[in-house]
Order: sequence, then structure tokens, then C-alpha cells
Amino acid sequence: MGRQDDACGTETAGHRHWTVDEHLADVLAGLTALPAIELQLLDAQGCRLAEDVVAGGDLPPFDNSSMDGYAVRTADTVGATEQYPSVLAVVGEIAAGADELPKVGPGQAARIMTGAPLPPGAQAVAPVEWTDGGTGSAQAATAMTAEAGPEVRVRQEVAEGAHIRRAGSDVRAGSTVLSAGAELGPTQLGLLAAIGRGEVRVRPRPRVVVLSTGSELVQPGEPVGPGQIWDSNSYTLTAAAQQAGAIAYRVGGVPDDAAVLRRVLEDQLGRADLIVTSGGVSVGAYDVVKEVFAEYGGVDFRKLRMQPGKPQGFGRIGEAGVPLLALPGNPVSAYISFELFVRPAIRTLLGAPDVHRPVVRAVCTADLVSPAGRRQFLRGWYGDGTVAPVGGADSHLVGALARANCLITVPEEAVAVTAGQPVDVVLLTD
Ligand SMILES: Nc1nc2c(c(=O)[nH]1)N[C@H]1C(S)=C(S)[C@@H](COP(=O)(O)OP(=O)(O)OC[C@H]3O[C@@H](n4cnc5c(N)ncnc54)[C@H](O)[C@@H]3O)O[C@H]1N2
Ligand code: MOO
Repeated sequence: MGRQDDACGTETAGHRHWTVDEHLADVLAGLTALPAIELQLLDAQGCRLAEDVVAGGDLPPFDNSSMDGYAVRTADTVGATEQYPSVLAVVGEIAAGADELPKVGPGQAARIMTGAPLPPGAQAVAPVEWTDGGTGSAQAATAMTAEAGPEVRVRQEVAEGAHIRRAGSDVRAGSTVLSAGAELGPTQLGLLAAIGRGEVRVRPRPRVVVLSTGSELVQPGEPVGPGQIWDSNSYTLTAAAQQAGAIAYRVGGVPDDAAVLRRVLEDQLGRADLIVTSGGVSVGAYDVVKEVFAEYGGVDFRKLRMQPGKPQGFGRIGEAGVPLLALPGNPVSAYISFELFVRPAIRTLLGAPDVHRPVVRAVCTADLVSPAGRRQFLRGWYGDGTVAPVGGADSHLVGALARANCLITVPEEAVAVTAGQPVDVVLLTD
């Protein structure tokens, strides 16, 4: 791995370079969780609750059977054996969902299916395998049969409460089942449905518009001409925004044409809680991004003490003051900038407690070099407390980026790391 050219890290008079932490603080300063809204359950997946959810009733709502079998009075089964079963009169059949229940008196039983309400008088359920299934056979039954007769032989004692799921044994009426701030995944949504909620009050997922700029960009699937490249940033950044919890809209390949960029921005502003652009933030001749954003007034272009990801833009545009992060075009720079700055912004808008990617200490297995005065983020592979660099430090290396699961951080004051030294590692996996 070659030593980085430090020349581009030099500060020119009047242009202070921001630290990573300063820029991050500036991005997050004005952001709070989006106002809460009511959403249908499945639209709320991945969102955080904006209310404590209290169960209106018990769960299960009534005592019910956990087995297909016979609802019995325990006294009637005392002393029952295979040889001398208790013979009980079957007074009815109860399917799940039944609303009219037979009363089970002494010497009686009722056929009952899993999930069906326990009938009055019964204190336990004998699974069908503990009976003859109503067939009169000396053998134990293996299933409930349609040909069951008016009597059932119960071949063993049944204890009080056996195979009964008590009302409220799962969730008690009046108890808080989920607290504000809880993230709604499949099991939480299922619980809300189980207690009868069709809608829920949540922090909505932020709507993030991702647009990549550059006249050299061609959309994947289309043929590229000389000097052209396929637009990968809009895919990386849209996928990363979705992974962070946003609803992401991809607008790929806006050419370096101020009028077109202006029009696209105006179109997109209405549906965005956050705008992310890539490209056009350095000092090139065709960097119309700066020119157009400058017209909006609120976007500041700055240089950061980091590598990659030195040039960055941040501000608010439009009447609503939609936050906009303009990321550098180099694909690795764009992605790392997303992870460090955009992801925390999305997580903040979501009201998520874990705003940042986790950072762990790990022993570096190779020697590293790093530019003085810039925090370097090298792609790495982390596992079992160690980390190894993956590919070089250059910001065009998308092949290596796709093989990495972390970023190795080399602090501003360090110009080298020796194999065996501990380093901070930003984990990129959820
Ligand atoms: N004279 C200087 N040149 C550069 C400097 C500098 O300080 N002085 N900074 C360099 C650094 S660091 C970076 S990072 C880049 C940032 O450039 P831009 O944000 O203006 O991005 P572009 O010039 O549009 O593109 C850079 C690079 O990335 C490729 N690219 C752009 N968009 C995409 C996309 N959607 N998918 C895939 N690849 C993309 C583009 O083709 C270029 O190769 O500036 C350095 N230059
Ligand atoms: O700082 Mo740039 O983002 O290296 O490629």
C-alpha cells in the first residue's frame, strides 16, 4: 500500500478544513425525528413507535385448548389407565371460533380442537392420543376421526389445567406491550395485530432522494460509449439509504447541465425529507452542482480532514429547508461519506437510538500508511478481534469495497500503523 499524497490535504489560507466530527455535528445539528403519523401496520415496518401500546384485552382472550382432544373434568379421569379407561359421554364438539359451548357435566366430555374455547365445567384437555378417539378401540387414537361415537375412553389421568392456555397468560389487559421508541419488525407487527391494532403511531421512515450527477454516467443495462461509465453511486447510495431505514428514491445520472439539475431538484424537493447527491463537489470545470446549489444559498462546500471524502457539501434547500448532502463522486468516497454522515442523518430523522455504525477495537494484521492530518478510512475485513485491509486506499476501488465488511480508521495524527497494533474499526454490517 503506497503512501498517500499529502498535497491535497494542505489547507490554503482562508479555507479552513473541517474535521470529520465537526462536519458530522453540523449535519446533525438541526435534525430531529420526523413528526409522528398513524400508519397501517405493514406500512410501519422498520419504523419506531411514537406511543406506548397498551393491550385492550387479555391474550389469549379466553381459556383455550392447546391440543386436539377432549375437554374433561379431572375427577372423571382419576385412576384411568390403558386397561381400565374412564368412559365418558361426549356432549358436543368445539371448533376454534365456536361461540356456543356445551356444558361438560360429571361423566361427560366434549371434543375440542386446538385454539377452541374451553367449555364450562371442563378443567383440562386430554389429547386425542390419550384416548380411543371415540372409536371404541382398545388402541390409543392417533388423530380425531369423523366416525367418533357418542363415548370416549380416556386412557390416563388428566391433571387440572393440562393442555389449557389460560386467558392473559401471554399478555394481560392493560399492560404495555411495546414502548415508544420500539422498532417494528415482523414479530412486533404480529403482536400489534394479535391485540387487534390495525394502525399504529410511528415516526415515519424519511424519504431520501438520491441523485448522481455527471455527464459521463450511463445507466446500467445501457451501452457505454468512449469515456463513459455506468452510474454505480446512485445504486450504492439508494441501497444504503434503504438499509439505514429510509424510503429511498433513486434519480440516476443527472448530466452536468445547470438547467437540467435545477429542474430535477425542483421536481424532487416535494417528496424529500433529505437529498443526497454524488459528484461535482471538487474543483473540476464542469462541477455544475456547486453552481446550482450556490443559487439556493444554503449549501456550503467545504473540505474535510479525511481520506477519502475530502470535498463535501451540506446545507438546506427550498422553502421547506430540506437538508442536502452533496457527496464526492468517487464511488468509495461517496459510500464512506454516506456511512459517516448521511446514515446518521437518516437514523436521526427516524428517531433511532443507534445513530452511528458501531466502532470496535481490533488488532490490525498488516502495516498501514496514512496521510498526515487526515483521518483515513481504509476498507477492511473484520473478524475474531482482528482486521485486515482489503484493497488499497484509493477512492475508485469498488471491487475491494464490495469485499469489505468494515472501515479501518487511522487517526489524523498517525501516519502509520504497524501490524499487531490495535485500531478502531467501523463495522458496516447490520
Ligand atoms: N484538482 C483537484 N482535483 C480533485 C480534488 C482536488 O482537491 N483537487 N479532489 C479529488 C477528490 S479527493 C475527490 S473525492 C474528487 C471528487 O470529485 P467530484 O465530487 O467533483 O466528482 P466527479 O468529478 O463528478 O467524479 C469523480 C470520479 O467519480 C466518478 N463518478 C462520479 N459519479 C459517479 C457515479 N454516479 N457512479 C460511478 N462513478 C462516478 C467519476 O467518473 C470520476 O472518476 O475529486 C478529486 N479531484
Ligand atoms: O477525498 Mo477523495 O474523496 O479521496 O476521493
